[in-house]
Amino acid sequence: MASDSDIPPGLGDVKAQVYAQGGNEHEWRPFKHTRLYTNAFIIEGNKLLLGFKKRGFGAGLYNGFGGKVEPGETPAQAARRELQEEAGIDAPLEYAGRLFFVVTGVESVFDIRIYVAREYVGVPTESDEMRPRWFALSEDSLYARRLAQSDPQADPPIPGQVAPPVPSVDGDLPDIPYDQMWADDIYWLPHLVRGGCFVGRADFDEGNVMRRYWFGSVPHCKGD
Ligand SMILES: COc1nc(N)nc2c1ncn2[C@H]1C[C@H](O)[C@@H](COP(=O)(O)OP(=O)(O)OP(=O)(O)O)O1
Repeated sequence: MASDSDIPPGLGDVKAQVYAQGGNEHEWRPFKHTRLYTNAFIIEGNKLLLGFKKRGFGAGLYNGFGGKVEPGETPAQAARRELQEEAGIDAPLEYAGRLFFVVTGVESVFDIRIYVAREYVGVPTESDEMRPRWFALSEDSLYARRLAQSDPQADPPIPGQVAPPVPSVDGDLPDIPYDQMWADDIYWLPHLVRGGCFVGRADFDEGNVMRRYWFGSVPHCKGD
């Protein structure tokens, strides 16, 4: 278990086992304002649903579906609303983790609650913000082995193999497009797929460049 002093500022009072950390900055950046966000992922069998962001922050990247928690909402309510608005589906979302991002040029810090569901209702439908698309959840896809060959940092250790390996997927679905996703995603998405809970922080420069990062697994998923 990481000692309290190792947990990056912003993640609160959490007990976590660090499994990846690094970067070329040695201090965490100071921050003033935080803003609460959600991000939700749908897994169906050996497929993962992502959305291609068409506008706003993160445009041009694939991500889960989510956005700001509005006044009067709990994060869980916001996550379901955003999933409806952005992908046209409803799902029994379960809390999976918390991520904290300080990004150069963005005044508020992203304090993001991550959710996952393994079933859903409706038909994933393009919205003005997101274009849904299914990706393969094979072992190679999940751990981006091909990407890792050119980027050693891209294949981080994943804590305790909490589930059997993900079997190969049939069909022609593309691999998870880590090269078109936020740079932090490869550090926690495999953990989410395997049913683990996690916390993490990354300090970014503009252009999707992580300058310092820390990710840890937590034994129990606690969120609302
Ligand atoms: C910087 O690293 C990030 N990594 C990942 N994986 N996800 C991130 C990162 N920074 C932000 N996000 C997520 C958090 C949210 O789910 C979205 C951004 O939400 P958005 O700005 O689109 O919020 P909305 O309320 O939908 O925005 P509108 O006001 O445009 O409707 O990205």
